[in-house]
Amino acid sequence: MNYLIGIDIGTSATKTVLFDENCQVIASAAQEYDLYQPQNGWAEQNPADWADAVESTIKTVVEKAGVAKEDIKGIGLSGQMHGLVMLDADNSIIRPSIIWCDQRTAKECAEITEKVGAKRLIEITANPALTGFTASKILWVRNNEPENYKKCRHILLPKDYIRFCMTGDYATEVSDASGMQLLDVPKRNWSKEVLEKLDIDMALLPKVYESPEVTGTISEAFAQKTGLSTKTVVVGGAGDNAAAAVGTGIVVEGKAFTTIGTSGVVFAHTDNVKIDPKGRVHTFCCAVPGCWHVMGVTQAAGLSLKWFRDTLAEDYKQQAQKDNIDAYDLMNKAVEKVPLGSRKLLYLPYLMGERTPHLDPDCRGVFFGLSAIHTKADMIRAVMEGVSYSLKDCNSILQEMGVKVNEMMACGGGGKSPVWRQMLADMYGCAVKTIAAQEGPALGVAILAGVGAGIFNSVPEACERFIQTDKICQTNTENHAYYEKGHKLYKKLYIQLKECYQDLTQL
Ligand SMILES: Nc1ncnc2c1ncn2[C@@H]1O[C@H](COP(=O)(O)OP(=O)(O)O)[C@@H](O)[C@H]1O
Ligand SMILES: O=C(CO)[C@@H](O)[C@H](O)COP(=O)(O)O
Repeated sequence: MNYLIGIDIGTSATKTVLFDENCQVIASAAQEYDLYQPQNGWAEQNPADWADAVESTIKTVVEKAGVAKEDIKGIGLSGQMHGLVMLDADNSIIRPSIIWCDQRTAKECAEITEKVGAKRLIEITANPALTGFTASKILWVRNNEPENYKKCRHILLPKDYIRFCMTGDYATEVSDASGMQLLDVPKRNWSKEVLEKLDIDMALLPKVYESPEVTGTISEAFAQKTGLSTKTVVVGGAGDNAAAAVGTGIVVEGKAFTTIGTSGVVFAHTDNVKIDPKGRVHTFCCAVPGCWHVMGVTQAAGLSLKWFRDTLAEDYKQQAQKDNIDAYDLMNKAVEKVPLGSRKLLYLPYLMGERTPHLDPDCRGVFFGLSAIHTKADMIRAVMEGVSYSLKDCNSILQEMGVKVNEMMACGGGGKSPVWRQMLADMYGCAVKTIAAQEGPALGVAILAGVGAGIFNSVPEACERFIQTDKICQTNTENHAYYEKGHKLYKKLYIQLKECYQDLTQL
């Protein structure tokens, strides 16, 4: 039997899964790490924490599975997108990674737009300049930490730094590279024009592959540390959303998914490059060679619930520990008892600014309508509803762009919650399904590894064979009508507060 490993370097944790050649889970392991917020709106992680988590979870799955290392034919890497990892001439990490949800680079976005030109930037990179993307983070380091920029010899994305640790290769692939804002997204290669206009040396960047292509093999040193074989190939892999698309079978037009991870994403596959002229959703290359996708992003989706759990729901955490269950499951149970609309309490999930639809690094979270009758359970439901309204914003833009969505899947940590999935089905006005396999991005990149290792013929063919629909939430029409009204008020709140957010930044 052949085996494959999928690794997902998420924002909350690294999840490593060993599959057999029928995509059945043989062993899995996860390791969490911290997110640092040195200032309001900043977000950083330590690449050494990712490397440590990857090393120890690989060791665990290889030991647990007890399979011969030579039978592990391929490894796929998936990870949080956009994070900036800078290495010096000795391949040492220069500074902590500035990650996807960091909002410090508004000035650098203006600089990019001015230097490349707004129209040209969208023509080449398929997106307007955004604080989340890597290019503005590179410029921020150059503008604010010139001594660090001077030392930099290699620029890598989070999962590609891990690839370097595993194989010694400097490589990336088209789906993740799309989120750097340095790639010619229609042509699927680095843009000489953008790099020259921004004065970034192309030699700093890794080689670009398609997602299922082999980029290298496991190094002797990494094999020694983990119990892997030096014959095991590592494929390009994908950014976490493109990887989740493969893992949920979203590899043909008409299919879409909503993921509730730390961020929230509504993602639809497209056979051609489709761009929102207002730049509210991202257009990136996808993991299927020759195809693209569009996706709207809610910055603080699962992050909102995690923030609430860690900051305001210590009692839930303690009770869960006592009952030996997950605190999120306890929160889900409490939410099921709260009526629709959280007893007239609304939550705006802008804890880390917002991308879709506002593209606003200054906005922040709000509870609106708070009254003395409200309980903690009401607030938790409001958080889930607020995140879902934001995902509805993302979905509405895809509809507005004429992107076909005949089937909607749910995945990510929040996708495990039946009450949250029902909320999405009620808000979207369409059925929301889950996939029998829960491994999302890890399964997606294991499939890519299977294609690279020659075990599967193509990504769509493997998805057709292995991805099966599981549970379905149908829309409740009464609930849909209520949420349509709620969504109008939700949207109005941002418009009313827009100026106040700027005042808050200035304060
Ligand atoms: N059982 C659950 N019910 C609701 N939400 C959950 C549950 N489990 C996890 N979550 C949410 O999912 C988030 C983590 O999702 P995950 O996909 O693992 O994130 P990431 O890939 O960003 O590390 C948590 O922050 C939490 O908000
Ligand atoms: O910035 C984006 C997509 O553009 C995020 O989706 C990151 O890729 C982080 O993902 P999670 O940790 O939430 O999975």
